Amino acid sequence: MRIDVITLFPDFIAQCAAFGVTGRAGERGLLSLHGWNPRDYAEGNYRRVDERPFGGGPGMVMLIDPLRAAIEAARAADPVPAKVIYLTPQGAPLTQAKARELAARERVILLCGRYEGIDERLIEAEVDEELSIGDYVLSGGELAAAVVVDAVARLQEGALSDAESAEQDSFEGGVLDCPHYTRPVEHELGRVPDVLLSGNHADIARWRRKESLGRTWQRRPDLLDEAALTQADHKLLDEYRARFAE
Ligand SMILES: CN(C)c1ccccc1CNc1ccc(C(N)=O)cn1
Repeated sequence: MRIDVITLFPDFIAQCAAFGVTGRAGERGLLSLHGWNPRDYAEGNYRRVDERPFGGGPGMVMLIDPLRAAIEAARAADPVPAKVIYLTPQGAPLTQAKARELAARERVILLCGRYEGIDERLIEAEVDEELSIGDYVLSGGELAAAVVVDAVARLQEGALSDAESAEQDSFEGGVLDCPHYTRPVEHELGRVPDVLLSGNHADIARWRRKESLGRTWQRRPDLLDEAALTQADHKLLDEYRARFAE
């Protein structure tokens, strides 16, 4: 998958993706990341990328032309067509389902705003989708872009070893992840649940599913409504809830 990021701080994005799973995905050729800086396409001695807002008010607005030129340069760098996604608090929420959908695409161009945002005419002319990573305001779209890069990189085939399988992740099956334990069995902080030491894989899978369902019920009941639960799941959840009924 190829991701082009339009940003005033290309190094920022490169650094975010340079480590761990995303770094490995890059080394394995599963993901290629390219930064395009609008300032490289800004005219005049001051190479302006922003200007004061019409109608007054605080802050600055990003100019159309440097952004437009950077987007065109990104498009021209690869024959594969790409959708432009603008990271903004006004965007549709990023979910695991959305990440999976993006991860299946061959190319994506991510547009990062700074200052108070971007001239609306550029958004209307060039932006295909607007995405938000949550209901809060950041000083720029770069952190949101880095989140998207990470979420799609780990979903690339071959990015995660079996052990790290993305399947068990929270939200993957629409429910939260179960608790995890490793050595030592006995610790001053407590003991590992016996079922995990039993070697009985059916019991272990059952316990994990019950814990996932139970946690989702306790922490994110909104997710539970969405998750397609089997009869067996409902039984596990009843057992989990019974724990609190005593
Ligand atoms: C500078 N601001 C406020 C701004 C204004 C408009 C667009 C982009 C930005 C860049 N900031 C962002 C970007 C994304 C998110 C998010 N929740 O995904 C939060 N903040």
